[in-house]
Amino acid sequence: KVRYHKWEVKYEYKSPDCYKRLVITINGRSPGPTINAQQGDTVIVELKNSLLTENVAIHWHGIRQHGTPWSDGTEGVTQCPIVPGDTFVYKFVVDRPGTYLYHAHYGMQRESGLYGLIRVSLPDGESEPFSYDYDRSVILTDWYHKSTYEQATGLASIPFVWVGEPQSILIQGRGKFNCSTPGIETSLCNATNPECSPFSLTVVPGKTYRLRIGSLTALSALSFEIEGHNMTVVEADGHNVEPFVVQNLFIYSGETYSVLIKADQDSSRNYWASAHVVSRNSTTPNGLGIINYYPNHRLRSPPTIPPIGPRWNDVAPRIAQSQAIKALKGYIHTPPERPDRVIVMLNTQNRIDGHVRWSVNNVSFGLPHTPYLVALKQNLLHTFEQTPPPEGYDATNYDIYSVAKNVNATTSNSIYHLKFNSTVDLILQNANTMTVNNSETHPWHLHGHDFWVLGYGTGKFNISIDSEKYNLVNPIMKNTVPIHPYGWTALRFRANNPGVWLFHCHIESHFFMGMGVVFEEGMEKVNRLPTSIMGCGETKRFLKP
Ligand SMILES: O=C1O[C@H]([C@@H](O)CO)C(O)=C1O
Repeated sequence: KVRYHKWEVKYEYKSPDCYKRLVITINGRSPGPTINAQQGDTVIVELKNSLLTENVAIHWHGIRQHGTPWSDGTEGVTQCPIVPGDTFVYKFVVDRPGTYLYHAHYGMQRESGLYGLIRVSLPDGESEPFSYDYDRSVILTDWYHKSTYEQATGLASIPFVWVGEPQSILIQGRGKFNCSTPGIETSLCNATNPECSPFSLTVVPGKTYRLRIGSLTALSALSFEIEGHNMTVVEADGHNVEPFVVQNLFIYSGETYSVLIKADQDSSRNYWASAHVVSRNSTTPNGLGIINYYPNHRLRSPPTIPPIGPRWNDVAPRIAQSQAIKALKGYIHTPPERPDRVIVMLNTQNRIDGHVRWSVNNVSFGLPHTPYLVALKQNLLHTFEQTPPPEGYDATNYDIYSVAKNVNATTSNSIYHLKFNSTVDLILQNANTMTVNNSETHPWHLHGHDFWVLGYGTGKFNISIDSEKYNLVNPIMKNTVPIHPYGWTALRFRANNPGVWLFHCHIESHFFMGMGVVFEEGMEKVNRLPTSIMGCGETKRFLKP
């Protein structure tokens, strides 16, 4: 079946957290419409850019784009930006059931509200390995009052201006900023605006709900919980999980989970749903929603104080939850036993030519003006740097626990060429930032593939010791995974998808500051490129005059 969508993307004044600012909408909505499809369907999205003065591109997060690398929606990698007034058609097959996302992939545009959910159901006659009565979903985001332009300009400036902590956490596009905050223009903030009434999920007592939770925060790692209710985790990034029960779910930007919740508590009242920032000493108040027990009023406040959430700097429970996620028996894809290549990626914050940047092995990434997909297909190799990026860093002499000078750090747009069908291990190694005693959490997202998560550890990765402890029995496959402070995360994937694929920190400002790399594989197998992805940089020459 073909699932056809016609979208118009534009700016509108909205008040998602009661404070009025410009929001990017799809057909008038933010979050945008949910794409519902069945495994094997073709999704077509005809996207009109009505942003007036801003380009756009949309990435289908978690969709592998087998045979359609030009539909990945990554500006600078797989396509030219869609200019104002233009219409671009995305067309791709959703080949697996599960919960996925979509969002802008141009500049830092995602955090202006251009995002939504993709829900892929099983083919007729097949059923999930878990049961529930109703299927619901929420997307968690964080929300700034400043425009992405102001933020991007600050990040690129000397002196550096950091974006700071977000003003609000939104649950399904709804939050509540305190309008009596000193200095807030009262005409811009209206606490009774219905646009910022809280998200409310109505449940029927006794029923079980599958709640699909996606995070597309710009910065924040979150802990999500529902007062008085346990959650059983059953799906992660489109893969069935060996079920485990949590009171709070840690979720990083770019991840999706399905949890089962039974409405088995006192039904005379409502309950809080709360999203709380962890891993940063944040000033952002918890995002609150309501779990509404039918037939109470959907917006009736629960009689209790909302849960405060776990301590922001308590890393151990976050690592424990990462390690608890295993593939469900009967749904295990066993990874190849050995890699053909191991790339170790040291994550650092550096100063380069006076700018604060993020780097992998002392190389900070910047997008080229000619998308790699076109450049590689048409042999325009002068459009990006050809010296290959490093395979690792000097682990014996690098202290990940101290502020390093990293005097050799540079910017580059060179890429990794992977042998088609080879098995590649990626070891993400965290380190200290430029602040003493500080190491951050980074969610890394791979386009075009799922990877096996082989293990997490604290400290400096040691290949001979740590690789012996990899989980090769039932590792979960994911497309987004955190590295914890001062820790490492080991991933394995098959380079079996012809095209060019970004691998990057899903924190909007960190990718903007260079935290990413690009992989190429099997370019010779890529079919003729649609000219609709061209028009910028040196791709112009392939368009008829
Ligand atoms: O990239 C970042 O910059 C700031 C800080 O390190 C410097 O202001 C921060 O918290 C980041 O995550």
